[in-house]
Amino acid sequence: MTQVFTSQAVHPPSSDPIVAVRALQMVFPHPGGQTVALQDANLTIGRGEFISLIGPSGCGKTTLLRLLADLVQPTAGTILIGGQPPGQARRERQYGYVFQAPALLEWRTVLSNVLLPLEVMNVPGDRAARAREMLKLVGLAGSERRYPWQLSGGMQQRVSIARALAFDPPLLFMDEPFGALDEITREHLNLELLRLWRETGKTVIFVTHSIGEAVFLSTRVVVMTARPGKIEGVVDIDLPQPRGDDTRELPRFFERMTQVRELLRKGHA
Ligand SMILES: Nc1ncnc2c1ncn2[C@@H]1O[C@H](COP(=O)(O)OP(=O)(O)OP(=O)(O)O)[C@@H](O)[C@H]1O
Repeated sequence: MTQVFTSQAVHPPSSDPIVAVRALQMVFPHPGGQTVALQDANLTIGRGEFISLIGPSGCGKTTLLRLLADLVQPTAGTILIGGQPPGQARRERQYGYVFQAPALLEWRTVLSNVLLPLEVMNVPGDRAARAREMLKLVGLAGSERRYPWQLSGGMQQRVSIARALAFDPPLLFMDEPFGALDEITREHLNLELLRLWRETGKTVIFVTHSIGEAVFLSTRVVVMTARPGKIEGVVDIDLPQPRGDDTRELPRFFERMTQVRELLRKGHA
């Protein structure tokens, strides 16, 4: 049996959490045994937070997001999203999900990719206006009639963010959305994401392998480790808002990076 993720309590940041995870466990059976991908996970996230999950490959970051999003069912424990079970939250479109790869439909224009979830759910009202608004929010006004193959990787990921925001959900799950991009594009999109977060007041749960990205973006960084897996610790990122290019020059930025790095190393020891 492989034990991949075990977590300890993450202290509640507010009395009105948007995400509450209690004693969560996820066991995947496989021929000849089972993988405990998540064990006794406890996590409370307040409205408007920006939380990064960071940790080595296989420590259960994606599994945790997928559980929150009702894409898989836990073997034990409870999850509440805005006080409701994940299935109900999904039906009420309480969250959007941005995957590692943009997964856009090549034969549909940018606008009609963003429109797709609204069409599928037969959302009433001016769907095209809504989709255009989301494209504007991600800085893609003017690209509505282009096709995904005409866009850079960063632009494609912006489209998938606009698509995830189509229902205007209060919560956004992002699984390493900028992992495949070059450093400069990633830094630019980090700034854009922070602007979007400030303007919309959404709660973001963001998976990354980059310590710098996690510290730059987050209000708190949850450090996860494997073998045996657990939440090694949570680092409060008390850097001033709004953050910008200057943030990366602050001594406190390096201090928080060191804290996260030390927790990651501790988990590897
Ligand atoms: N559907 C599944 N069936 C069986 N095992 C799974 C399944 N999904 C995940 N696992 C296992 O659970 C563990 C955690 O996987 P997960 O993808 O959540 O890790 P991760 O931290 O997101 O990794 P990475 O950083 O590489 O994306 C791994 O050992 C993986 O093999």
